[in-house]
Formats: sequence, C-alpha cells, structure tokens
Amino acid sequence: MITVGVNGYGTIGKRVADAVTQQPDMELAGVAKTRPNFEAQAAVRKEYPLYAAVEERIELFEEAGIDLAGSVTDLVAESDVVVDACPSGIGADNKSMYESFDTPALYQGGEDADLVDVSFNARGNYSAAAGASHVRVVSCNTTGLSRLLAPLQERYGVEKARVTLVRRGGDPGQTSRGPINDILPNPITIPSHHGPDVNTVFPDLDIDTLGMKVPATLMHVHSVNVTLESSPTAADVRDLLREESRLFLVPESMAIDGAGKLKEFAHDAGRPRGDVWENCIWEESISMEGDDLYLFEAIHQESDVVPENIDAIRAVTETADASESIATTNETLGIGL
Ligand SMILES: NC(=O)C1=CN([C@@H]2O[C@H](COP(=O)(O)OP(=O)(O)OC[C@H]3O[C@@H](n4cnc5c(N)ncnc54)[C@H](O)[C@@H]3O)[C@@H](O)[C@H]2O)C=CC1
Ligand SMILES: O=C(OP(=O)(O)O)[C@H](O)COP(=O)(O)O
Repeated sequence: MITVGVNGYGTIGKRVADAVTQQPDMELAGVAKTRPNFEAQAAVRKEYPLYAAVEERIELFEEAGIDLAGSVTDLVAESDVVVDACPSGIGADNKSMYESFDTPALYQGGEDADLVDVSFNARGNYSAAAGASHVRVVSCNTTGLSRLLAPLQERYGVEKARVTLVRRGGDPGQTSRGPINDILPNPITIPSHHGPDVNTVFPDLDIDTLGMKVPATLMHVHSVNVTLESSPTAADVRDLLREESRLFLVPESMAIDGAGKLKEFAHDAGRPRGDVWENCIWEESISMEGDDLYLFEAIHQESDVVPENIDAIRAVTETADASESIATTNETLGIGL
C-alpha cells in the first residue's frame, strides 16, 4: 500500500484525498489544514486524520473542538508520497520540508515548473516521473490541452496548435474573484502561460495560446485550432478522440449547449460534487478545413487534475505503468461518460 498525505485541503486537496481513499493500492495518512473551517469539519466527518499545517494554530482547532492527529511534519513523516495542494507559491515554501523527510512530493499547476524535476500529465509523459522526488501535476487547462494534443500528435503529427482559452473567473467558492461584469483579455500579453506550460510536457510541440477571463465559475472553455501534418476527415478525428478514456465527446442528441448543462449532467449522473474529470468536446464542433482541425472543449477546473494526481502517485513510486494506472484510476473513480 502506498501511504499518501495531502497537505492543503481546499478545492483540489479534498478531491485528491477522496480519490486516494478509493484506490485499492493506496491509503490516506491524513490531511493538513491551516484552520478549523468547514472543510476541516468535513474531513473530521469523513474520519480523515487531521494535521495542523501551522503549529502556532493548533489551539484554534482545540477551541473548535477538533482533535488533531499531529502537525504537518508528522504527516510528512508517515507518508510515502505527499500531495501538496496548497495555494500557488506555498508548495515552493514547503519543498524543503519534504526534502528533509526524503518524501517524494507532488505539487500543483500554480507552482513554477522550475520547482520540480518533472511536469506531469498521465497521457502525455507518465514514465518521465518514474522515481522522481518533485513532480508538478500541470494546471487544469494544461492537463486538458495535453490530453487532447497527445493522441493528435501520435496519430497525425501536429504542425501547430493555436488555442484561445476562455477561463472562468474563479471557482464557485472563491467569492473574492472576478470579473463580475466584464470580459478580460487575461493575460493581456501573448502567449498566455498555457502554451509554454504545455511545452513542459511536450517540449517540441509548436503551440500558441491566448487567455481570457469571464464572469463564470463553472468551467473553462477552449476554442482549439490544430494544424495537422496530415489530412484526416472530421469523422476520423472523432473516432480517434472517442477512443481516449479521459475525453468525452458530447453528442448532439444530449442537447448540452454549454458548461451549465455539463455540470447539471454530472450532478444527474451522481458525480461527487458534480465533478467532470474528462475534457468535454462538443462532437459537432470537430471540423476539418484542409489540414486544420477545429473544435470546442470545456474543462472542469476543480476536478480534471484529480485523476492525474492519482496516476502521478503511482508514477513516482513506480508501482504501475501508465496504462495500468490510468485504467485503475478510471475504474475506481468512475471516469468514462
Ligand atoms: N482550483 C482550480 O481551479 C485549480 C487549482 N490548481 C492549483 O492547485 C493548487 C491549489 O489550488 P486550490 O485547491 O484551488 O486552492 P484552495 O485555496 O481551494 O485550497 C488550498 C488550501 O490550502 C490551504 N493552505 C494555505 N496555506 C497552507 C499551508 N501553508 N499549509 C497547508 N495548507 C495551506 C488553504 O487554507 C486551502 O484550504 C494551486 O497551485 C492551483 O493553481 C490546479 C488546477 C485547477
Ligand atoms: O491553473 C488554473 O488555471 P490556468 O491554467 O488558467 O492558470 C486553475 O484553473 C487555477 O487558476 P486560477 O489561477 O485562476 O485560480
């Protein structure tokens, strides 16, 4: 069994912790929280051992009547692998702690790529993380792009990818985020950070990305154009993408016209928290004009990196190859709409 600790129990951390408990080859050592908020109380209800992320705040937990299993260093000491899901930049601060215990750590997409040995996507470069000590699971958008570009590159070759990312302003719980009533080029400079981030997984892929932010919390939406090195039909591309377990081709018959109905569909399907782990590609949008592929896809920012974190745990511990790990993760979480 691989013993996994989760440091940072917010949007990503709580989902990763739940996913760890569903794996046949993993056990959750516990989760570290900075304060006894509603998420800490949820961890207690789930009987996850709770550790204080900041020693000086232990008494806040005592005042809230929450029993702690120890402090974060105890959690790291007990773990074979730590998943750091702290806010951007805090993972970098935590790196020396993981090193002092010689515990391999996974970081999230908000950290700089140069913090780690490998930036990871299960479909893109699983084996590159074998035995690595510091691995970054790339951001939600980069994860989505990597899943899409990997099969296109392998089957047809990619001459150039151009993607405009219409990004949600914040997650549903991020009440301080915006815009409330605006449409922002974000970042205004081009390329956005997403293209270079894809290059941390596929160093040779030619990609330009442009980013925007809009007043929405549900999902990101990508407008994709990929110039291929050959000229398949749109039907060929549809068949190729349909074979990919973490790509969901939204059929016209479902009458899903946007992110709102995708989330509603996920809730109706009984998905935890309405999570959508797969890229959602509108089947009707998949079009070929000469060598140019066009499509629209939606990415659920809160959840698509969760299966990737689970696969990264197996990759760094060298306990399964890519196809075994992806199959186990998909089966246990119920991935495959
Ligand atoms: N929310 C999203 O859409 C996505 C986020 N990411 C990345 O995942 C990382 C985490 O993001 P979220 O889960 O959204 O953030 P979040 O703010 O929802 O959760 C972070 C948690 O860490 C806690 N925390 C703060 N300082 C800490 C410390 N020193 N030690 C332990 N815990 C601490 C916070 O209290 C919070 O509970 C970031 O790198 C982000 O860029 C990646 C993909 C998507
Ligand atoms: O990594 C993400 O997006 P990004 O790939 O657009 O940077 C996550 O959705 C978090 O983005 P945020 O930095 O807007 O919270």
